[in-house]
Amino acid sequence: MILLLGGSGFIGSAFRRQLERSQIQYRSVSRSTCDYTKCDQLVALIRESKASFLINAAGYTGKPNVDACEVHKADCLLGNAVLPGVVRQACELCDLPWGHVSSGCIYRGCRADGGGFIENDVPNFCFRSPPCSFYSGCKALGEECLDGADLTYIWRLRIPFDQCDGERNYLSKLQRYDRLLNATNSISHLGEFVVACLQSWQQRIEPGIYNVVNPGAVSTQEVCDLIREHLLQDKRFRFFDDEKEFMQLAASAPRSSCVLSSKKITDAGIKLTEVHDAIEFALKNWSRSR
Ligand SMILES: NC(=O)C1=CN([C@@H]2O[C@H](COP(=O)(O)OP(=O)(O)OC[C@H]3O[C@@H](n4cnc5c(N)ncnc54)[C@H](OP(=O)(O)O)[C@@H]3O)[C@@H](O)[C@H]2O)C=CC1
Ligand SMILES: Cc1cn([C@H]2C[C@H](O)[C@@H](COP(=O)(O)OP(=O)(O)O[C@H]3O[C@@H](C)C(=O)[C@@H](O)[C@H]3O)O2)c(=O)[nH]c1=O
Repeated sequence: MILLLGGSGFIGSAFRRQLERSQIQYRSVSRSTCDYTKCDQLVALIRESKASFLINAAGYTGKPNVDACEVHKADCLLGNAVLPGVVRQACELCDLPWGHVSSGCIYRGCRADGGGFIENDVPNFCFRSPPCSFYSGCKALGEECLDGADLTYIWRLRIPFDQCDGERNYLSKLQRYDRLLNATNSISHLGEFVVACLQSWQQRIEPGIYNVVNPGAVSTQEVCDLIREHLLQDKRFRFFDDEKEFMQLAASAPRSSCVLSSKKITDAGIKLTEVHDAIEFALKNWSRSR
């Protein structure tokens, strides 16, 4: 039995779909029925449900995007920095292995050698290394709370996309935004992300931090070219001149725009599709609904 926290959310729903597809027994828990942000309630829930693994897909992301975290700071802090520590405490009291959905947005740019950031690189887009967004600062604090935790997977997701049109899908966002920031990013196919997270537990790979992104990196311009090639031949994309203009006209918080290495998880035997191929697959199988 797997306990799923945050199953009502965007990422939690993807976990639910995959757990159902794989016929894995699970229980999705919402704060409205059990306040899992309180350690004693979570411990009672773990014991009562006889869980053998827990997935924490709960957190605060801001709607429509992370700019909202600059305003709703207490929610962001509680959901992303405090909650992981509470879950750790409860799981440790119950000797329960678990996985935490983190974000790759605690980095900016790439390594000095031009490669993607690896798992134990120190975050450079966080409160300890400003400037950063409030959201990214909180996600990095959340990871700090898990430092040294045994039996714990930290799965770093980044800018999710897939073949289903929707307001949280990166490929849809690029089609809808008036103007675009040209950046180079590592990004995660949502379906592949949840499969990889579940496999990391099923295959008992070494617990620890994993960048769960599709191998490689892609620029916004490249994604737009693929959208034009496979979906919207006549679409004209307009770009901001630079990040300064993006911040003046469209955003209140800086974005992390970064490249991550996925070598650790693929070396552990978990398969992820090269990023351009994954985007192409999503666009070729584009669907207006889920
Ligand atoms: N979406 C994205 O682009 C990315 C998301 N992530 C991470 O994935 C996790 C899930 O994100 P996502 O599914 O997009 O978020 P959603 O807002 O869609 O869902 C998150 C769920 O978390 C629960 N929750 C627990 N504490 C809080 C809180 N303080 N504020 C708001 N919700 C809370 C809620 O469920 P309930 O009330 O039912 O318990 C909510 O439905 C987060 O940790 C996020 O940082 C990482 C990278 C990218
Ligand atoms: C607002 C806006 C963003 N963008 C770009 C910036 C960025 O590269 C990309 C996504 O930015 P958004 O503002 O839509 O989404 P954002 O909230 O920044 O997305 C992030 O959400 C949190 C939860 C994460 O953990 C991150 O991994 C990432 O998915 O789109 C534009 O090109 N034009 C725009 O008008």
